[in-house]
Amino acid sequence: MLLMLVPTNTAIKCGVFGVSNFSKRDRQFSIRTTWSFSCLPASLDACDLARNSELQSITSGRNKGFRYMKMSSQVLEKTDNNVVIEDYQPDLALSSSYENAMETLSTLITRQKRGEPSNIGGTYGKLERMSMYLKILGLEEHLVKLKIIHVAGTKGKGSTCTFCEAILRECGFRTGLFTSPHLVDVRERFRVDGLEITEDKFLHYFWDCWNLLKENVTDALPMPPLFQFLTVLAFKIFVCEQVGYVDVAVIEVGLGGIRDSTNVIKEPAVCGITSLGMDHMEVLGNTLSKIALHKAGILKLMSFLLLKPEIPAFTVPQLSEAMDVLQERAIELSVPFKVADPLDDEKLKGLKLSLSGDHQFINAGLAVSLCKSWLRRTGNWEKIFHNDSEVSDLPDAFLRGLSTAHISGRAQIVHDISSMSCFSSEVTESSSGDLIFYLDGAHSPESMEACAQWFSSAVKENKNPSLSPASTFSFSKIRNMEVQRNGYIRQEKEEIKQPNKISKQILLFNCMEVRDPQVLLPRLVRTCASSGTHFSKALFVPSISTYNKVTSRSSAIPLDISGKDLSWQFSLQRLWERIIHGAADPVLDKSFQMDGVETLPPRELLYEDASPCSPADKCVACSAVMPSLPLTIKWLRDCVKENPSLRLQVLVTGSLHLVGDVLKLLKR
Ligand SMILES: Nc1ncnc2c1ncn2[C@@H]1O[C@H](COP(=O)(O)OP(=O)(O)OP(=O)(O)O)[C@@H](O)[C@H]1O
Ligand SMILES: [Mg+2]
Ligand SMILES: [Mg+2]
Repeated sequence: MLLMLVPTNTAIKCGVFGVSNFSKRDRQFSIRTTWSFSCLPASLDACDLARNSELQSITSGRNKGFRYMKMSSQVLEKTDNNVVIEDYQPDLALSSSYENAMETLSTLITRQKRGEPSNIGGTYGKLERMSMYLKILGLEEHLVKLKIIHVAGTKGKGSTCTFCEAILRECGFRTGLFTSPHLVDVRERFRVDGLEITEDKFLHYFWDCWNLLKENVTDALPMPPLFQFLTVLAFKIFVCEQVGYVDVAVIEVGLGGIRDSTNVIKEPAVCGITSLGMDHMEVLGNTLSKIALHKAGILKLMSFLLLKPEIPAFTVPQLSEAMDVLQERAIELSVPFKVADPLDDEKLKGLKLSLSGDHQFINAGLAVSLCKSWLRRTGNWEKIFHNDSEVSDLPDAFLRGLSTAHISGRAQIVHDISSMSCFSSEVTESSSGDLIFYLDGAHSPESMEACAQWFSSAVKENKNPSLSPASTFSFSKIRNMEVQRNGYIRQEKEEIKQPNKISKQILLFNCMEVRDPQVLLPRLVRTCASSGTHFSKALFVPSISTYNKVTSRSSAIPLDISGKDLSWQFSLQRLWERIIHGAADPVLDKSFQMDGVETLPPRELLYEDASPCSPADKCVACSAVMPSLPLTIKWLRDCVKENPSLRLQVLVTGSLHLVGDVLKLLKR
């Protein structure tokens, strides 16, 4: 066995995961503590009974400054400095029933490829079916009462939604957030009040929905495929939690807009369209204007006749081909439509956006406009901010939201410290090099550029590490004590003692076969090179997770990789070598390439040549195909253990699956 995974009992969540300050909230709002069940749809009774006892702990916890005092499998503590420490107490019965739910959920994955005609069967269209599922679950009328922010776009949806959620939570509202996809655990998609839904609540709502739908499906109305099910589940959760809780639901579109299952929302409070680009062309069309038309499908027609109020919409600066379509559609539908400027750094008053990368200023600008509009439309702006409505400064609650919002796998930095001296009592200082993962799930051409820009500037910052917030954090072997009360990780201090390391930038890449690596990889290389960042090596590795199974944090990682087809990774490698070496044929060392479970490249590959890979470096292979991800991480760790003077800065990108898998492996 080649890999040793060290189990830890304690995982750490940082405050940037978005735990808000209840005391502020309490000052602004009287929180409803009584409510009636009489208005509930039949199917909600049970879920609210389940929540009833928890409410006691939450309301009492609130007074003490804690969010969740006790949950069945975990205890979350809110500390003064916004660091949440999750003391994980495995509950075996719960985890096996959770895995069982994941198995059940996985049966909804269709084999249909995107863009192919639907093979779901039945007689209804997707949105018709969605309405029927909502009816079966008794959610239809309740959905209307959720004051929704609905966000479509090619890139930045999840980030924008996350900013919106954090801002409105900081303004004192109960929030629900539905994003996609998830990286490690499906529950990441459902956040209530900034926290992922707990396993026991998830199970409760999941089975409630599942059973009711199963009882009611027919040949004409079969069970929903995965994303449709998850969408109705999100509505179920938010509607249930609304009984006293959720004031705003922030909903990310899954794919496209007009025909997306989330477009069953008829009257959102406000709509947003993030940066548009070329992605999912097999479904949305192969021009920017066709793609824009799909996304504009979430805009809602104002109707004087039906007494429907106008629903405003915002977008970000777009290429004119996209903007023209959005604007035309908005005019046709009488939608008040505005372009939100990227957030000006100065407005942050010295704070930092919690999501890194220049592109996040675009997303943050949109989120600010969406939240202001939401507050005005719901009559809350005046209540909270009185007559300050026209001030150009951002309210403090907005600043808190923008500087604490968190979503994993987007420009996330994780210091792997499993092999580092400062976390091991018996190893002396400097006995190992540094291994730092830069994770970003970019998988479209525009996002690859955004990711490359972020990586280039992040590795430069890391050359002279100073204390950095816990948003760049380490998983392995971290104990509670290692995150100090000010939210900073001690490791960073230790690192200052070892400044003379040789930094090497490594690419760890995979992408789905539907993507075009001939576009993605050159963009990545070019953008990095233009900021002076060159990869020493590129490693191509298959992702562990697949679309065939919904996995959870505790799902087993399959280590049996024998017979894994690596032909896609070899074609990525060939492409890489062509990009790096120009027209010349690279010399690829076949000895460690083929059919090898154990055949990893020699570790010298990483540090043999001092010079970075560049066109001048003719015909020397500067890449490898790795047989599996667990082996790759072990291999990287061994490399830094062997070389105390090395700092490996590994960019993991190309696939959210890959990013999720790496996060999962590092957390173990
Ligand atoms: N405004 C933007 N412009 C370009 N790239 C962006 C922008 N915002 C985010 N990205 C890139 O897209 C990746 C995904 O970001 P995010 O999750 O916010 O977008 P998304 O639209 O929800 O993506 P997905 O299609 O995966 O659901 C980021 O990791 C980053 O590389
Ligand atoms: Mg997408
Ligand atoms: Mg997303």
